[in-house]
Parts: sequence; structure tokens; C-alpha cells
Amino acid sequence: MPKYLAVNAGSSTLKWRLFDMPATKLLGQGLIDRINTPPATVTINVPGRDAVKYDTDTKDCGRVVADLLLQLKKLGLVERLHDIHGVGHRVVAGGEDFNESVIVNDDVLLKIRNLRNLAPLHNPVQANFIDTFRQVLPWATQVAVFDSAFHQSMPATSYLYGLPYTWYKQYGARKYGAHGTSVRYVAGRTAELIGRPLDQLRLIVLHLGAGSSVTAVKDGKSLDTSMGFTPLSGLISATRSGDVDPSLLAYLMRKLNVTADQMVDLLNDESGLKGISGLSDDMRTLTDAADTNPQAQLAIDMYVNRVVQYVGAYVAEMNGVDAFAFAGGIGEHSSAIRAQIMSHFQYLGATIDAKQNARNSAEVDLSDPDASVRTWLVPTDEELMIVRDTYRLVTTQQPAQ
Ligand SMILES: Nc1ncnc2c1ncn2[C@@H]1O[C@H](COP(=O)(O)OP(=O)(O)O)[C@@H](O)[C@H]1O
Ligand SMILES: CC(=O)OP(=O)(O)O
Ligand SMILES: [Mg+2]
Repeated sequence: MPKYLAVNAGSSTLKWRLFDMPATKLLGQGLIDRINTPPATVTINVPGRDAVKYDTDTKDCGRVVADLLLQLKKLGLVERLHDIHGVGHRVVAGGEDFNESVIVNDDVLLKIRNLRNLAPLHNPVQANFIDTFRQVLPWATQVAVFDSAFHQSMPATSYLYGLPYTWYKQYGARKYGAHGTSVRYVAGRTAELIGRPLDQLRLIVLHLGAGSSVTAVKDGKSLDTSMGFTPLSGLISATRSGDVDPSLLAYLMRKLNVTADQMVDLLNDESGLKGISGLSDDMRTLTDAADTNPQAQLAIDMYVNRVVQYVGAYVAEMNGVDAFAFAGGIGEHSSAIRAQIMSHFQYLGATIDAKQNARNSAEVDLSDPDASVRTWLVPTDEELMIVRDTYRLVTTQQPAQ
């Protein structure tokens, strides 16, 4: 059976899954965790076997891909690399150029690179992965699946900033959003789990990972989302500031004597949980330290505060909510953060059950039996969405010339 690979390069992790298609049978999956703070850990899971774990000190794209392919052969997941017919890649920013997944050709790859201003921590890395796979598996079709595509349904009232309209027309100055592939999966799965049609639901999807976002999904479409022109705005993330008064940036540039580009780098790389705590960008480390480290506790409390603000705003924007869904590394693994967030939405009747909320890493109905608004833990599956789009495009369309 043809094999298809889905590659998800995030800001702190690299995730991959290999499937037999069209059966969508999962053959194996890998995670490189803490990729920016070596040694990173590699974990490979093959159904029915013990996990394989080892450390790595590289995030060099060529070496990561070489190791991945070596492991696929070593573990017997592919007999010959020629069995891999398609590779689907997560790409964060597609701008207004891409409102759906596409087969990659030279022009598409160039556009993805040129959109780096819209996702500086992601698009360059993701373009490098596409390029590398094109070179090492030239027979396999490469497909790009864009985070921003799902958010193209946002109305102008959501995606425009309070700026001169001509700047949108001339420079594309608007909100594009991110995490859309994850939100598309989580929203669909939440509707299935609560047994109601997606196109009649008001959902709040909390994708809380190294990059964190909240999305209002109304009638199956993205109505509004917290990330903006880039994934820097909105919530506080691992190393990203989230929303900041733009005037403060001009003031800080003078104080710090840095250029505009340097300032943006500081907001992307040195801010957020890392900058506030002065300890770590990793929520696990902060949670462990919080009892004795007030800065770590402050970073957690600020993180929660911003999530609560966005959720409250989006519930109002939808004139109510039918269900909440938690996903992403923090959303899927931290009972404490979920509890802290949901304690602010008891007024909506979205109460959660402490025993249920103690569970992690699986689909769990977190709701209190009497809750009038459901709350679910729905582990995201960006790789499933990526592989489905990839298989569909490979089997139905030829690459654009
Ligand atoms: N048990 C946990 N408790 C709190 N946070 C966790 C836990 N496990 C993972 N995380 C957080 O999840 C983040 C990674 O989220 P994830 O969505 O997997 O990555 P990425 O944003 O790179 O796609 C890490 O920064 C880590 O802080
Ligand atoms: C857009 C974004 O921040 O994604 P991730 O959390 O995977 O880095
Ligand atoms: Mg991610």
C-alpha cells in the first residue's frame, strides 16, 4: 500500500506521522521535543511496540530528515523509500495566496518563502523541510497545508485592523491567524463527540502550545482568532509577547537602541513565558518551579489571564457558546491550566469535573454532569488533516505547471 508522510514543524517541536493510504492506517509517529533547547528528545511510537527514545543535538533540517528516513527503514516502517508517494507539510502562513492546500512546485515554494514576514518563526523552517524532502524523495509529491487557510472565512470586521483601509489593499495589512489546521480538526471532532452538527455550533477552540491561540468557530467556520498578521499577537506564548501597545514598541526601540527588525525579534524570541519568568519558555518547567519561584507563577497567571480575556471576548462575539475544546501541548497535558482557565467561565454554566479534568492526553469530556455548556479535551491531529489533504491532492490533481 502507498505510504504517506505528514510533517508538522512547530516552534518548539517537530511531529511526523506515517500512514498507509487510503486506509489511513497509522504506521508510526515521531516527536522531536524541545527542539530549540538541545538536547532535544526524539520519541518514536509504532503501534504495538515499545517507544524508541533518544537525544539529539541538531535542528538542522537536512540531518533531521536523514535521521527520520533512517528510522523509517530501521524500524521496518517502509521497505523502500520509493513506497512513500506523498509528503504533506504544515505551513503556517499562506496569506491571501492560499486558501486551501496545494501541491508544491517551484512557484509555490517561492511564495511560501516570500511569506516569511507573516510567520517568521515558521515559514522559513517549513520551506526548508519541503525543499529537503523534494531533494531526497524526488518521486514523492509534496503538498503544503496552510494554518491560515481555515481562517480565510473570517469576516472583514474580524480580520481588519483599525488602520487606513488602503494599507490592507496595498500591503496586505490584516489578520491572517494561525493553527487553522488544528482548529479545523478539533472543531470537527468536538461536534462529533458532542453529537451535534458542526454547522449549528458555537465553539471556542483553545490551541495552547508553544504558540497559543483561541478561535471562535461559528457554524463550522472561523469567525475570529487571536493570532494576527503573524503568530506574535494575541495570547502570551512560550517566547512571544502577545498583544502589546504599538506605541510602547517605538519607545522601547529608542530606549534599547534597536532597529524595528531587532525589536520584532525580541518580541518573538525573548518575550512571553520566557521573558516574564526569566527562567524558561516551557510550561512544564514553570509549573514545577511555581511554588518557589514567584516569577514563574506570575508568568503562568499572566498566560491564563490573556486566555480568559480572549475567550470572554469571543463568547460575546458569538453571542454565547455551546462547547469549549482544549488542544495543544499545554491544553492536552496541563490539568492545572485548564482548571484555572475554566474557573472563569462558571457564570456560563461551563463547569468542569475535577476527576475528569485530572485526565490528560486523550479525548475526555471534562464537563460537570450538570454543566449547560460542554468542555472537552480533544487532542489535536494536524497530521491527520495534512495526510488527508495530501492523499486527496496526489490522487486527484496533477502538480500545477
Ligand atoms: N505536561 C505538561 N504540562 C504543561 N505544559 C506542557 C506539558 N507537556 C507539554 N507542555 C507544553 O506544550 C508545549 C508544546 O506544545 P506543542 O503544541 O506540542 O508544540 P508546538 O507549539 O511546537 O507545536 C511546550 O512548550 C510545553 O511547555
Ligand atoms: C503558529 C504557531 O505558533 O504554531 P506552533 O504552536 O506549532 O509553533
Ligand atoms: Mg503546534
